[in-house]
Amino acid sequence: MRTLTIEPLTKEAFAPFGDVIETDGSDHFMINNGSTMRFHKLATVETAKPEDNAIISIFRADAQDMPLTVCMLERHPLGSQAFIPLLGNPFLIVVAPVGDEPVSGLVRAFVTNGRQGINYHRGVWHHPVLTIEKRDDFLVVDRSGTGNNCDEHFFKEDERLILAPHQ
Ligand SMILES: NC(=O)N[C@@H](O)C(=O)O
Ligand code: NI
Repeated sequence: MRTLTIEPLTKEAFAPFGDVIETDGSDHFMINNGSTMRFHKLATVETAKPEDNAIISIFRADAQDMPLTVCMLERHPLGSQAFIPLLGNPFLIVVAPVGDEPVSGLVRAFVTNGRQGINYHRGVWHHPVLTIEKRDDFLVVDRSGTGNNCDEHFFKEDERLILAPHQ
């Protein structure tokens, strides 16, 4: 099984999978009479159907045992999904490009710097949220509506991957 190289998250590296929501390196303009910097439209919320809603939730996630064997990835075919850390902790991301199924050889892993959120574009394969802290809180912005919006793909045994952040 391939051990994933964990890359530092950057806008450029993550571009095939979605957006990085951060102030570092992002443009802004002044609002509120010059008292506030607006880092405008860092990402957009994708929803597939006119009657869909973009919703805001909080995920309180517990850490997975590490090293983790990555057995599956999921995707949301009807909308995007954003995770913004509420406590300023780094977290892990495992993704694969859009396609009928995730390709094991194209799976990539990233680690955030604690000041970054991400927005998975519609259909991007990803692992369910992966904390580094024992427990962590995320603001999540994603799509609510009718129809199935979560496909899961389970890798064959020889396609599984290892995520080992503490080694
Ligand atoms: N299922 C759910 O709402 N969470 C996942 O989509 C995830 O990416 O964590
Ligand atoms: Ni998801």
